[in-house]
Formats: sequence, structure tokens, C-alpha cells
Amino acid sequence: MSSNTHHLRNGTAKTTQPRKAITLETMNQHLRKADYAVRGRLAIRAEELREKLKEQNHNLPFVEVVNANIGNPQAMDQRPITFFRQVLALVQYPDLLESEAATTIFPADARERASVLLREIGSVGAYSQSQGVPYIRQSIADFIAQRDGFAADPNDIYLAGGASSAVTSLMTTICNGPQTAVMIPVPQYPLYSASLTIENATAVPYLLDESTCWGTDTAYIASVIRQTIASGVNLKAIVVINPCNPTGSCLTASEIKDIISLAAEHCFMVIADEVYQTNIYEGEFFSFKRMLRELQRDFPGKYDSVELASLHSTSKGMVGECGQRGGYMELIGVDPEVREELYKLVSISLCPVVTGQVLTELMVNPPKEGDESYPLYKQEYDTIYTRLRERALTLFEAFKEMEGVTCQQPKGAMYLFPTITLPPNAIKEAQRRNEEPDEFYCMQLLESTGVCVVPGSGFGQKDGTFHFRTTFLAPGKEYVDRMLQFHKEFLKKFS
Ligand SMILES: Cc1ncc(COP(=O)(O)O)c(C=O)c1O
Repeated sequence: MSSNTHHLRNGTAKTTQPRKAITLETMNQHLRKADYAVRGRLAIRAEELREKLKEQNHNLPFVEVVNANIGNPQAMDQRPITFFRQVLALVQYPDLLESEAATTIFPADARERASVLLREIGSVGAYSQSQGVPYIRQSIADFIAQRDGFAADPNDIYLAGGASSAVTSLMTTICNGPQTAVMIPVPQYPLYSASLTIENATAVPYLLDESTCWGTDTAYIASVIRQTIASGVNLKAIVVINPCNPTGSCLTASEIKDIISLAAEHCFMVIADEVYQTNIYEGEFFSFKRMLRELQRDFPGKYDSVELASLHSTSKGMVGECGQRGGYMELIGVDPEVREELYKLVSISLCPVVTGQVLTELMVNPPKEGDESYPLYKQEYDTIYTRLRERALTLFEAFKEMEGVTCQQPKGAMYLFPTITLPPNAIKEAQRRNEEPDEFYCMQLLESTGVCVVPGSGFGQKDGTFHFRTTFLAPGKEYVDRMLQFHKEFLKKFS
């Protein structure tokens, strides 16, 4: 940071505070108000502790920091899927395709895929169409049609630099000041509350029901809708995260159809965040698109006007390529003039990262049975899936042993969201420190064990209840044992 130096008449120089055009007071106040707990105070402290561990005499009671605060699989021990990286390597460096080495290093189907993609894209160093490469949009439409059993249109697909970027584009398009209301689940992934705050729109919470494995209660949601409309704001959309971050729950087909019916009745858009659609450990994933098409088929005319945005990403599932920023949004039933405006918005940033688009193509069109790369792909995919499932259960079993902790059976996504009953003395101590009680618990956990989780208050929770969210991506059980030991000591100290 440079400072202003004023030269006085006597030749000496006086340094004053630097003058800044943009200050905390003059900057966008909506951005200042936005919260994003996943990378909040705890995550910052975790980074400080990681730095401290590098010191020889660090005096910390642990030897590693475990980032269980963020669903970032390759920051743990998850390796990328080989076929995906082979194709990415070839599209990044097409000269390799011509080299003799390529035939020994890369299987024929990886070379073939890279050639097809390069033919369709040109260079990954060139801007693509703003909505995404047409060939890749067609691949995504084929995938959706196969998944749902209903046709999909490549013109409805918008590739994006991760689902986050699709969500922010959507919110910018939907929101028209504080009168715009969007219903968001509580608990929720804070991308939604943060982007609504930045847009100066109104987030209307609807509580998920912990007693039914964090399900949606249709009668209750209908009552929130009625109250919202009666309050005079314009209810424009509902966000549904399925499988859910942070709760790990999955919606049933009938829960999804009920939500779509409410959207049809009261005329608001459904934003279906389905980035965890392959992270299903119990039961089945039902897409909103499929449920909508079934309703349209079974009740002709009644659901024709429903507006749906559904999101998918290369960051989650067994792909776990968070850093590559791939994903897409499918828009159904949206007014063509609004779509033109949305198109203008995405074209202002030119196009999503083209290698992220390539990865999205690979995610939706992986090697098939009979292809040279299929056996390795299948083995890698299944290993990641089985490991995630085992880790989820290990953590779940550990939470069952912890006094005052209850946790719903993990069904999907990458997280557990247990309730913690905190002793009154711990709550008093948190209040004395001006911290939320669950934030206090999580900070003590981090300082004692190096395990970084996110307090439930960062996602929203029913008043008077306390939770924390942890991923189950970290390897081993040693960190789980540290959590168990900490919990016992914490209860003893504050009981
Ligand atoms: C529910 C949910 N939606 C969207 C995202 C953002 O994903 P992406 O990396 O695709 O932007 C996340 C990331 O954790 C998430 O949990």
C-alpha cells in the first residue's frame, strides 16, 4: 500500500494516511453485509494454525489441520479421474496428439475424445459461445435425456464456471430490489443468502424438518408462501438443494412434486441445486426436471408454465474437480425475453472457462462399457464412491457415541450436520465472548484438535438449536478420535 508524502517547506517530509477513493463506508454496502461462513473466521484461523505448524516449536496439541469445513475433495486424498485428466492434457497441448509418445501414454479413446473436442472447440484458448460450446451443450442434453427419460434441448443449457456462477447470474436476472423475495431453505448453503444480500433482495427462510431427516413439509412451506405473499413482497423463486448441503438429506419424488405444484399454483420459479446428484448413499436421486416432465405428462396443461432452473457441477460427485470451475444450468419454461437478458448478462463475461466446459462434457459423457478406458474409469469411480460412503458412516457412528449429539443418517452430499446440546455454562461463556454458542464450540474444537468445521449458525438453524457441519472427505479415523476426545473434555469443562 502506498502512502501520501507531503514535502514541507523546511525540506522534511510528512507521511499521512493514504487517501482512498473506495473505503469501507463508500463501497457497496450490500457486499459488506453478505456473510459466507464456509470461508469465515474459523477457516481463516485454520490457515493461521497451518502456518504455525510449520514452526519448529509450535506448541500446538496437534500435528495437522483438517479442513472439514469445505467440500473440496482433491484438497484431501481424492485423486482426479485419469480419463478426464488425459483428455484435458491433450486439449491443453494438442501437439501431444501428434507425438509418438501419445500412443504409449494415452489410450486411444482419450486421444479420440480430445480430437473430437478440439475439432468442435478449436482452441481451449479461444472464447467460446457465451452459452457454451454447442457440441458440449448437446452432450449435456443427451445426458439429461438419458437420466430423466425425457428429451432435453441444448438451447436450454447454459454452461457456467461452476454452479456458483450460474446462481449469481440467475440472481442478478431475477432480483429487482428488496421487493423481490426468494425462499431459501434453512439450513442452506450460504451462496444463496449471500447472493441475495448482494442483490439487495429479500431472502425468505423455510425450515427443513430435522425430525424427518431434514425433509420438506409441504403444508408448512405452503403457509410460508401465503405469509410471504400476504406481506406484500413479490415471491419470485424458491431454492431447493437436493441432495442437501449442509444436511445430507435427499428429497422423495412426492416432496419434489409437491414443491413444483406450489410453484405452479403461486407462480414462482424453482431453482433446483442438484450439484450432489451422484452423491447418493441411500435411496435414489429424483431430478426436478424429470418430476416436472412427469407432472406435465400426467396433468396436461396444469404445469406448462412452471419455470425451472436446475444446476449441476464438476466440483462434486466423484469428479471433485472444484478448481476447474465447470458446471451448467438448464432453464425450462423461462420467458424468452428474460432468457435474452440472461444471455446478455452471461455474454458480458464472454464465456465460461473452456477447459471447465470440457470437463463438464467428460462428466456427462464418461467412458462407456467396451471402451478402452472404461475399466479404469469404473474402478476409480467406484473406489471414490465406496470411500465416501464408508467415511460418511464412520463419522456418523462416531457422532452416535458423543453425548448430547444427534445426527441424521447420511443419505447424500458430502456432509453431516449433527445437533449439539451445549451445556448452559458453555452458552454463557460464548455470550461473554460475544460469539454464537456453536461458533464458540467449533473454535474450541479447532484450537484443540486442528479440525475445522463450520458452525450451524453459518447455514441458519431453528432458534435455540446448535449444529455444526463437517465434510466426511478427510481420510483416516484419527481426526475423528480427536473430535470425540475433545467433545468429552468440553462437556466436562462446562458442565
Ligand atoms: C449446494 C451447493 N451448490 C453450489 C455449490 C458451488 O459449487 P461450484 O464449485 O460448482 O461453484 C456448492 C459448493 O459447495 C454447493 O454445496
